[in-house]
Amino acid sequence: MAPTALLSVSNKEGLVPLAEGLLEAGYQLISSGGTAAALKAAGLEVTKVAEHTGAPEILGGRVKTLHPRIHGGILARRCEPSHQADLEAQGIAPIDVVVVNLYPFRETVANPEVAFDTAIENIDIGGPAMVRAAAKNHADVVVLTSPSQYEPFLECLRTGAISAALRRQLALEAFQHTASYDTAISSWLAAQLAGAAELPSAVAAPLRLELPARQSLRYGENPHQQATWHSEPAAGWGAAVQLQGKELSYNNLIDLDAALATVREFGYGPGAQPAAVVVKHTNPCGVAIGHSGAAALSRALDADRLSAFGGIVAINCVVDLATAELLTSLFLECVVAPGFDGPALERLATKANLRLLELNPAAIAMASRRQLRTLLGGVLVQELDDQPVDGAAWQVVSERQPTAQELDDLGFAWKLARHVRSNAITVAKGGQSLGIGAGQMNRVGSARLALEAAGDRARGAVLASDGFFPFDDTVRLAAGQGITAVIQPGGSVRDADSITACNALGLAMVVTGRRHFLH
Ligand SMILES: NC(=O)c1ncn([C@@H]2O[C@H](COP(=O)(O)O)[C@@H](O)[C@H]2O)c1NC=O
Repeated sequence: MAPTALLSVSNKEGLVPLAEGLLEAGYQLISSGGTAAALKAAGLEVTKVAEHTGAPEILGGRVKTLHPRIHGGILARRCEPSHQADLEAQGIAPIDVVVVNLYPFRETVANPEVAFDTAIENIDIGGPAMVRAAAKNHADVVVLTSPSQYEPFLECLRTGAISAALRRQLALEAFQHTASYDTAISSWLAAQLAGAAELPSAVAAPLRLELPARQSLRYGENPHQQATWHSEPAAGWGAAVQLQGKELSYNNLIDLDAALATVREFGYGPGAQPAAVVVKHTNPCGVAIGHSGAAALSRALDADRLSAFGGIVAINCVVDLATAELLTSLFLECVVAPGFDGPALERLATKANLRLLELNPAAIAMASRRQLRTLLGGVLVQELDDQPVDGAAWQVVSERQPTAQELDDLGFAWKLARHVRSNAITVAKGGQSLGIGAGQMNRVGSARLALEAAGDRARGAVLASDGFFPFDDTVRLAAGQGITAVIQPGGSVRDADSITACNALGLAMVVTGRRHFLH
């Protein structure tokens, strides 16, 4: 009996040459409706599945190949006498090669306007059943799931090199293919159920991630740690284009992400108030707005020149020559911006190692708002803390009202505080950070660092705290250094102590009612 190949493909690319190769090698072909039509149109001999099974395709194609004559033919073990006896008793012919690619579900739901029912109809049922059956019985059956496998397979067929190892490798690829297909369906359905929110609230669905490897990294946080970067291909950092510079490192990416999140507080791309951020070890060390990108960058660098050395920079507008000149005036690791103009690129090329990344605002908007963090043996998932600051909910709790200038400064300092590791204290004035205290185990410790960095510049500046003041020590310290207004979430059992201190020392205090820890 001639060996049999079953072909049932949505993507007809490469189908005809594959079928010709199979026919040349002596196979007879069976195909579902559309595939058989394509083969007949090419003048090739093929039997329709419906003729082979004696059962017509029904339910508009929902049932085509789901039949014992198909699945018996694929799943029967050749070395198992009882299986062979079953085939004989039922008059079922074995199927030796299965070529299937699935309904284009991912492509269908990539269109955000797609109707729910259209997406559902594009969930392939019979295809995965055949792929899984063939992969399970790879000891006797070859399974092909992608046109890219056809040519190498034909080469092996011609040379008689279809080994057990090859069949096993193809089975692995087949199971990876169906697993990834099911992940796409369940992720889409979870998003539909959750409405706009990406996180199912009450009943958390199991987390399934399908992120292609974007690039292997030289190493992880340290040279003895291996690392790779996985990313959605067209969203967020996956869409970033590296225009020049050394290979990106693991730490560069983490710092770039922190810098980008901070600069986005001021908008990103056309129409945004120009802003620049310098990050070191995930914390901003200089942040400023300005009338131009160059002005903002110059002020961000001035905020803390010592820390800026070797920094990671994010700018929220197109980098021009003036900005590029500042960027080349000191050693920096990376720069991300929505764009770089020609003269800027020419100037930046003089610093060949400096990594330049162009990331457009549309790609940022497409990125998931889920934030993942690993624990030993598990993952924590939360929404990003990226909602715009809502000043309407703020309350002045001190006797003195903040001036309009102080209110502006408090808004600026507050925007930064959530991008600094807790306990976070920021000191700012006139749209420029002056001192940032990060990651201390007590709040007043972070305040000391921020005020020390600000030095004399703290006089007349404001101070923000990402969490409430547990004691009045931070307010007293701040007042002693010349801070005139503070902003904090409020909610401590000792809030009254801090408010009393503000009143006694003439400070204005605003409470936001919202905490912004960053761990
Ligand atoms: N329902 C079935 O029995 C069934 N059998 C095969 N398919 C799919 O139908 C497609 C091929 O259809 P056609 O040959 O009619 O163009 C393939 O993507 C294949 O995976 C099916 N479709 C959906 O489940």
